[in-house]
Amino acid sequence: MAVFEIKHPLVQHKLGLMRANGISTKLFRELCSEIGALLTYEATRNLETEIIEIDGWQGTPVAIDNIKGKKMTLVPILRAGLGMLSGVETLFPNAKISVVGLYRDETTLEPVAYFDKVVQDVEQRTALIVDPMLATGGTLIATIDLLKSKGCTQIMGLFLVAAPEGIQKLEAAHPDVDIYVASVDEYLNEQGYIIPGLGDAGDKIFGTR
Ligand SMILES: O=P(O)(O)OC[C@H]1O[C@H](OP(=O)(O)OP(=O)(O)O)[C@H](O)[C@@H]1O
Ligand SMILES: O=c1cc[nH]c(=O)[nH]1
Ligand SMILES: [Mg+2]
Repeated sequence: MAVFEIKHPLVQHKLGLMRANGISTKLFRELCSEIGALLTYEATRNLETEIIEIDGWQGTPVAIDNIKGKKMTLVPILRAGLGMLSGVETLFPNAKISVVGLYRDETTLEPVAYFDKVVQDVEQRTALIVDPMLATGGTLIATIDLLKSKGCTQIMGLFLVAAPEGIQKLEAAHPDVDIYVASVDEYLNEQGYIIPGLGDAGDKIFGTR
């Protein structure tokens, strides 16, 4: 398993702005989406391409690069994943989307699954999981378990902030899954919040705090 912490100045600047106390819903949402797009750009830089021939503007054949082989499915984890999805979608406007819904029980911190609509041919696609927070890792591991149970074998994840504890748990459960994060933060507090983190990302994106 590889953890790619994207140190690009645009990513780091935008993430820094998201950490401010009292940030507006509008700004938090915008930044979440923008970093989602930037992480997607990094996560897809090694996609294989092949040369194909098309008719060019003069009506004569022209060779172009085309993304090869397996296609993607974007997997936003409800709710907070929707905040990043809008940015991720800008780079994959035609991607099929597999929505999964899980929330973390506030007392036990265990994930509770309540929805899934995974594309039928998921076994032929690379799944790109999208969620702003990787805390204990429980939600991510349950999502990967679900995708693998449906035959998916190629899985990557995009997160704004990850806790070392969650990364360690992921490595033990699913060492084949690479993740791209804007920051690996310091630790999880007793309530399961990432420190310094962003607070409750879902509440900030949806204005429910
Ligand atoms: O790594 P974990 O400890 O499992 O925690 C991470 C999960 O917690 C948050 O969702 P939350 O449960 O707050 O649901 P929401 O998106 O509906 O707010 C976050 O968006 C992740 O899905
Ligand atoms: O810090 C955290 C941990 C889990 N979920 C969040 O939204 N924030
Ligand atoms: Mg939440």
